[in-house]
Amino acid sequence: MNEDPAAGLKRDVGEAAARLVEDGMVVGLGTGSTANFLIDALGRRWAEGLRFTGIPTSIRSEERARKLGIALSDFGRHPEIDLTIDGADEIEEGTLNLVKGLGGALLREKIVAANSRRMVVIADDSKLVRHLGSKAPVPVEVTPFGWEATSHRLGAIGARVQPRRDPKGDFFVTDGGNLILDCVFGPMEDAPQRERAIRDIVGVVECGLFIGRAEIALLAGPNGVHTVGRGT
Ligand SMILES: O=C[C@H](O)[C@H](O)[C@H](O)COP(=O)(O)O
Repeated sequence: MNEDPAAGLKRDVGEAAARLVEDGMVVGLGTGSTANFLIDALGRRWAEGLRFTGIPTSIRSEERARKLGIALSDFGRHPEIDLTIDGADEIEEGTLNLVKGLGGALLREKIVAANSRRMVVIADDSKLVRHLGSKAPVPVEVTPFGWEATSHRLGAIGARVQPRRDPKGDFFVTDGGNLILDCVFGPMEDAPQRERAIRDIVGVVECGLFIGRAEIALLAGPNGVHTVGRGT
C-alpha cells in the first residue's frame, strides 16, 4: 500500500483541530483522510473524559467514531451544530471557499456545514489555491435517474464531465444512493455564480462547491499548523 506523503501533516492538523472541541458541544465530524486523524484524536480525548455529541457526515466517519466510543447522534435530533470540522480538496485563498467531495461525502457534509454555527476546515497547505478548480474537479451529486441528461446540462455550462467509478469500474454510489459527476471547469474566478448555475440544473442533488461556509482554516505545513481566516 502506498504511504500518503501528507499523512504527517494531516495528523498534525487533525490533532490541533481536536483541541477546539469543548465539553457539551455538538460537533459535526467530517469525512476523509484528514478528518480521520481528527476523529482519532477526539477518540483519545473522549477516553480522557471529554464529553460531546458527534454528528458524522458519512457512514465511514460514523463507523470510525463509534469504534472509538464517541457518542453519536442523528442530525435530525440536533439540527443546530456548534462546530463542524472537516477536510477539503481545495481551499481558496482569501475567501476560504472550498471544493469538497473527492471522497464522495459532499451531500451530508454540506447539510451539516449549513447547519453549523462554525465550520473549521482542516488540511495540509498543498490544498490552498488561488482559484477553486485549479487542481480538483468539482464533484456534483446527481440522481441516477436521468444522469445522462444532467451530465449534458453540466456540459452546457462549461464542464468537462466524468462520471465517477469505483475501483471495480461500476458507478460510484454515494451514502445517499446517488451518483457523482466530476466536473472539470478549470480555475474559476466566479465560484459563487458557478455553484448557483450547477444547483439550478434539475437532477443535481448538490455540488461540492462550499461557498461562505468555512470561518477559519487550520493548515499544516513544514513549519507547523497555522490558522487562516477569511479575507487574509
Ligand atoms: O468527500 C470527501 C470529503 O469532502 C473530504 O473532506 C475531502 O475529499 C478531503 O479529503 P482528504 O482529507 O482525504 O483529502
